[in-house]
Amino acid sequence: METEATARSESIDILLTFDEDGTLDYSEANHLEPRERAQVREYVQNILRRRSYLDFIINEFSSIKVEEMKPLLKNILRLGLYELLFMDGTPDYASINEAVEVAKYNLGSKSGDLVNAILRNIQRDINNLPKPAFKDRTKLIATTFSHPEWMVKRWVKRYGEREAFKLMQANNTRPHYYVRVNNLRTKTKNFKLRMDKLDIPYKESDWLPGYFKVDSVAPFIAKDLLKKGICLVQDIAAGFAPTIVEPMPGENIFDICAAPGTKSIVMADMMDGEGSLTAIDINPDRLELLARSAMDYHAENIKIRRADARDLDLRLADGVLLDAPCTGTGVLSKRADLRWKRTEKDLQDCIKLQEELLDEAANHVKRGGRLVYSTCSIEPEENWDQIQKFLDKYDNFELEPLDDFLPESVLIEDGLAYQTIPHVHHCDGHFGVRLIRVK
Ligand SMILES: C[S@@+](CC[C@H](N)C(=O)[O-])C[C@H]1O[C@@H](n2cnc3c(N)ncnc32)[C@H](O)[C@@H]1O
Repeated sequence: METEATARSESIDILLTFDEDGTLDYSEANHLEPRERAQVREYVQNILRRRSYLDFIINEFSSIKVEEMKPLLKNILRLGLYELLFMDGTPDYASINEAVEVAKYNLGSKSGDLVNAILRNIQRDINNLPKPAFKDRTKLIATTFSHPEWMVKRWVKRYGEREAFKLMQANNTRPHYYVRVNNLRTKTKNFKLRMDKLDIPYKESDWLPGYFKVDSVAPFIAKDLLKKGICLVQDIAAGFAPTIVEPMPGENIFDICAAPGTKSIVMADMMDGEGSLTAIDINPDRLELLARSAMDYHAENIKIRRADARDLDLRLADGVLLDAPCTGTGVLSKRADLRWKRTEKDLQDCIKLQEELLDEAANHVKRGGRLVYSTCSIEPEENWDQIQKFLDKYDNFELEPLDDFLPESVLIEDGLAYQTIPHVHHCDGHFGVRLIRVK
């Protein structure tokens, strides 16, 4: 109970900061035990995955509208309600009492009484709760599935309602995780033995070598396997981009939007640590994470540079990876916060930035070399449309089929691109192409 109380109050603080300035900073919970930290992540991600629906229910039972509540009160109620509706194992009375105590302590007895009244009334009607019934269909779907209306509109138009519902359900479900072995530190055979010995269940992927689907990354953290550089956490679909860059030992490779660096590490591994891998990013904090990973993973051929990749002071490379900044609509189950942060204007800004980055990337590929463009978005304007614009401008690049590299089920456009969709492929949504500079 003590553990849950601490995790609850840290989660409320993190949600509060997110509401105030849009940052999701789990470091506030760093002082907690690993089990409590994991619980904080579960609370925060799950509440963000259900936020519109929780707010709808609170509004149905409260005389003060959620939009008019103090941010702290709002988040105390969201957490209490989330526990009532979705968490088995915690008795309802304990969830309500805890929420009331936190409200009383931080906001005074009147707020405590309000929280008590709202949550108790909801508990009383728990088997007969109202359903969103707005006339506006987009608002209804957005509230039911807790996504912003602009995403709902786009996806319903693109996929139809049934498919869009499945996509949003996948975004609201606990995601699958993959770890990839780091061959610079160990061998796949030994890594599997180590997981067996630690009683960690896994399923080896038949899509890419060295990737293992796992229930949770917690045991890898607890046993220091990430810190020791034995393996890294990377979604299987995030592994497609380094795969199609196909970096070889001794080559010169640029990773021009590289931080925090999981794809750089995989490429350094594919190069056997031989040759040169220049990892560039504009963000110094993220580059620091990359530098630490390069050390932990023994990726000694990575050279780190801070630069704006729209204007690079570099020569030509055998391969360039542009893992572009994007809306991240393919990773909303792992990053539930992104759906509330991203706007339609961000989509337009991303499209413009991606185009500028592609223009510069094209300048640094040697003849016969590869340019890989990838995103973790499912929006066509950031993906295939972006590549069509590029090909209209540059007649010295051609798309190369990907069937030698990747499973058929993830390929689109006659095998010239890959695109995963969370509810279809049961992994994150990623896109990518491999362009060859032909002249
Ligand atoms: C999708 S993330 C890269 C993830 C990374 N490839 C990995 O696998 O860990 C995009 C990155 O682009 C960087 N970025 C954004 N604008 C940039 C620019 N103009 N120049 C260089 N990097 C930029 C961001 O800081 C961010 O780290």
